[in-house]
Amino acid sequence: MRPVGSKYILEEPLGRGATGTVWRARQRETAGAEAAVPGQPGETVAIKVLKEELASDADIVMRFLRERSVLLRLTHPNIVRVRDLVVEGELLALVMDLVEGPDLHRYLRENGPFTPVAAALLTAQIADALAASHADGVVHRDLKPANVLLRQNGGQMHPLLTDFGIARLADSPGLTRTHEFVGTPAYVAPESAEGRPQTSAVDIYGAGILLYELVTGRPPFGGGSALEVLHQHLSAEPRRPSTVPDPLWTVIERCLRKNPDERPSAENLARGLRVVAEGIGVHANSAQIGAAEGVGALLAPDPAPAPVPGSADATQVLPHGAGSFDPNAATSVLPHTGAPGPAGAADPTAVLPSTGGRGDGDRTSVMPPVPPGQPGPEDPHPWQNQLRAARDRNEQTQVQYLDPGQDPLRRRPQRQVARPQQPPQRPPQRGRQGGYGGQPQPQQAPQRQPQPYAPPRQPQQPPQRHAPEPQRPQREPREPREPRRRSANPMRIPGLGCLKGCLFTVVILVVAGWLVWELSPLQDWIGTGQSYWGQLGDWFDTVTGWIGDLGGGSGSGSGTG
Ligand SMILES: Nc1ncnc2c1ncn2[C@@H]1O[C@H](COP(=O)(O)OP(=O)(O)OP(=O)(O)O)[C@@H](O)[C@H]1O
Repeated sequence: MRPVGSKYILEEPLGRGATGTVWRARQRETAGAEAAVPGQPGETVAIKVLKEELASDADIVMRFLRERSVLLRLTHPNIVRVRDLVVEGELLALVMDLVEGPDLHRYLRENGPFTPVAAALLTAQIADALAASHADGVVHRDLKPANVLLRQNGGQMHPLLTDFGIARLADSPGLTRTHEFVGTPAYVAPESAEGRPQTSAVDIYGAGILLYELVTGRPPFGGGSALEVLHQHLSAEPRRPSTVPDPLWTVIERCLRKNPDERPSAENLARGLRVVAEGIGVHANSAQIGAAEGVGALLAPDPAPAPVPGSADATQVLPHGAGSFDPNAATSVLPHTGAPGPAGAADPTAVLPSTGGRGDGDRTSVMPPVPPGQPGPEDPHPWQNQLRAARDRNEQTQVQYLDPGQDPLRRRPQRQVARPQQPPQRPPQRGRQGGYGGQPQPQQAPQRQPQPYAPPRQPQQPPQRHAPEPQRPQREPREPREPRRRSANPMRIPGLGCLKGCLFTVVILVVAGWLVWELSPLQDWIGTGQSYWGQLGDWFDTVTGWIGDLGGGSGSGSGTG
């Protein structure tokens, strides 16, 4: 048991996420006036204790404090209520209502996909929560099944969206510095993946992915690595599963449009999903079926989507919008604090501007400037850097320089004998092998002919061979070996090899014949007393006589005639 402030005691961890650990906790005493819900001693709550690297970053603590009123004020039947925020030494914690029940990710894993009707109705409630938060200028940015808690009331499941604002905290320069990426690639909208400006349409994309997952059991884009998944968000079209009814697919497809301007508003999404749920149910009448089939007409985009403050390049895109560009975008989209009144007075964000007035009323200037050297809003998004780094890596592997002396393929026994004078280092202008000796040139990657694998005799050298190395002088290029002369035919006379073979065969036959003649009773069978060579001479004469008769038949004919 660990106290959090003087008011709460952590009892047991409920789970751990990318941004912190959620605990079941108990209230010790009534929280102060700064809490949205004072609570009662003995009451059970859930407390998300943010990771230390978040809590120890002054910038993040500042954001946390700035946004506390947003988080505390977001109340909706489908949003987990944030009751209090605790900032204490190195500890940042969000005190929430405790939701008894699994999160949607766990529920899906344990129970499999939902029916299309159930999926549509559940997503409609999530869209309700989004509509409320978007109207208040708050974008969730990390919508996924793990952030939907299911409170079970009897047989009914009541979804509650949680983790509002956390993605924004985690995406702050503090974490960017540590190269840690917060978010879940499977649910990331294309514009977020590319580091383009984001609006509330990113939540609609997340809702589309979630809906797809509810009916199929898995998100539409998967892959071996986060980068692969991000690439699919950018360029692949989701495949329609055969089990998804037409009207529901229309909704999913519209939410997953690559262009955020073509996605429906959260409000229209909720309405469309309810129409679809009615029209695809077993008791649907013809009017409901017709309405569901025409759902596309209901899914109008949001004319003024809530911008995500500080999303990259906001300066470039916001002018295309309603013309309400504010260079201090990081704070300008914080909700209207409204007319100062009792609530505003107690509100720690009272020092923050109302979005309406950026003149005198703009008190963002009291916020400390971003220290030099820290990434600003114009800096590339972390994933953009990652994509670029991956591309750079590919380029390097294409132009890698390889010392010919170290090339295992070149060190095999050489069959080509016509290159004894070839210098070990080729001049740079070598046509196809342009990488040699010169600067790496991406378009001129060395191309080798396919050759059978020859195991390398030395361990492979590190790839950056073009970088100067201290051991370099020791690796003197070797003298090219004198090629082995395996042939006595330096003139390369065609057919000489064949002639040699024939002569050799004749000699073998003659010797074999002599042995048979001398050692076997062949002479007796033929009835001759001649020696082998005499007999051979006779046969030779006879054969040449026959040949003479055949070849010179005409000549002898003319002679005799
Ligand atoms: N208010 C709550 N009541 C009960 N359980 C909660 C509450 N909030 C979160 N949990 C549980 O705590 C666990 C961790 O929550 P957390 O939000 O940190 O995880 P996450 O959404 O997977 O991670 P992250 O969004 O940080 O990447 C989840 O399993 C969730 O079910």
